[in-house]
Amino acid sequence: MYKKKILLTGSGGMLGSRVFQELLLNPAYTVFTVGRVSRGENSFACDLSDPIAFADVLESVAPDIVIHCAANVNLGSCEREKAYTYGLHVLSSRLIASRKSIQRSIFISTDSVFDGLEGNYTEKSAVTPLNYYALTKALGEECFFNASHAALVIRTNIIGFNSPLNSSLFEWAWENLAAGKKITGYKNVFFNPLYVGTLAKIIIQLLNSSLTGVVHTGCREGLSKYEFIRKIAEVFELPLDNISGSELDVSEGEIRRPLNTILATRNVENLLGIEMPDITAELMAIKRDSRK
Ligand SMILES: NC(=O)C1=CN([C@@H]2O[C@H](COP(=O)(O)OP(=O)(O)OC[C@H]3O[C@@H](n4cnc5c(N)ncnc54)[C@H](OP(=O)(O)O)[C@@H]3O)[C@@H](O)[C@H]2O)C=CC1
Ligand SMILES: Cc1cn([C@H]2C[C@H](O)[C@@H](COP(=O)(O)OP(=O)(O)O[C@H]3O[C@@H](C)C(=O)[C@@H](O)[C@H]3O)O2)c(=O)[nH]c1=O
Repeated sequence: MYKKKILLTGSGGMLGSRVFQELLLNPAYTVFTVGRVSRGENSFACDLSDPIAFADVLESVAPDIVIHCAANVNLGSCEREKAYTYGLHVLSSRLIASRKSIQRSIFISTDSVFDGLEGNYTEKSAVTPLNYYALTKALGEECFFNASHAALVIRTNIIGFNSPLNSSLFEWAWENLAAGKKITGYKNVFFNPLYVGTLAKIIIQLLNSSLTGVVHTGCREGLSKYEFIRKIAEVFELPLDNISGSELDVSEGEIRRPLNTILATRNVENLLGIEMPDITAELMAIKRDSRK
């Protein structure tokens, strides 16, 4: 039986590593990965910001399916290293989207493509990126909207352990609270993140669907980042007293950030016949999986 070849980018990352685990469970696929370093068999070392090098990898693997998780998630670095970030988010996407032999692709995008003035964004809402990370992710999306094959863009916000630099919001809050340090949580920034373990399973379901275009994912309820940090403390039994409320001042700092990026998830729920989990369930799943 012919096994479909899947190429996964970002397989060493917080989300990609979970998608990789899910793909390995499926005997119908031969899984190839690409990252800045090779991770063994069927794994290619390539800087995806270099289109010539990435084109070579696509030629060698000749994938039937591509799941594109790789990104530069350090917003400051995106502002400072624009050419690199453009190559990584846009040129790599253009190569995947224009490759005729690919049958199906998924691009992981972000809730940050919106300006955060309204919240509750649907798939029909217009994108209005505020910073270079968000702009290049939105341009990456465009490539997939114009793809020559069945492409799907998944917008999301994610939480979990094991981001390469241990710098995700969840890890930052958890580590500080576990070390007994005081932190402030933004009361004016709202989102509805999903645990990467949950999203990885949803990605596989969407991969096997015929859906194209764009779909939003997220936990059931939106909450402020202050409320989110308090939920971490509750679930992981860490001191609540070390958390105080603050306001993100959008007029300060080199990077403009959106305030309310809550994504409406009705479409994905209807399509897959599921109800998105609430944030407590997601944090409990992180806690459970981190003990394994
Ligand atoms: N983290 C977040 O808060 C959010 C993330 N997203 C999106 O989710 C996706 C996954 O993010 P997340 O898992 O957190 O990211 P991570 O930083 O954890 O992982 C990103 C991966 O991308 C790969 N990568 C980075 N730069 C390059 C490069 N130049 N060439 C090749 N590979 C590269 C890295 O692989 P290697 O180390 O092997 O080079 C790394 O494993 C991204 O598309 C991101 O935009 C969306 C919303 C929120
Ligand atoms: C939320 C928050 C952050 N911080 C500090 C610490 C934290 O590491 C830093 C950045 O916060 P955040 O991670 O929430 O912000 P940010 O880097 O804007 O996160 C973004 O990341 C990219 C990759 C995405 O795709 C977006 O959707 C979005 O989640 O600000 C606080 O001090 N208090 C807070 O309440």
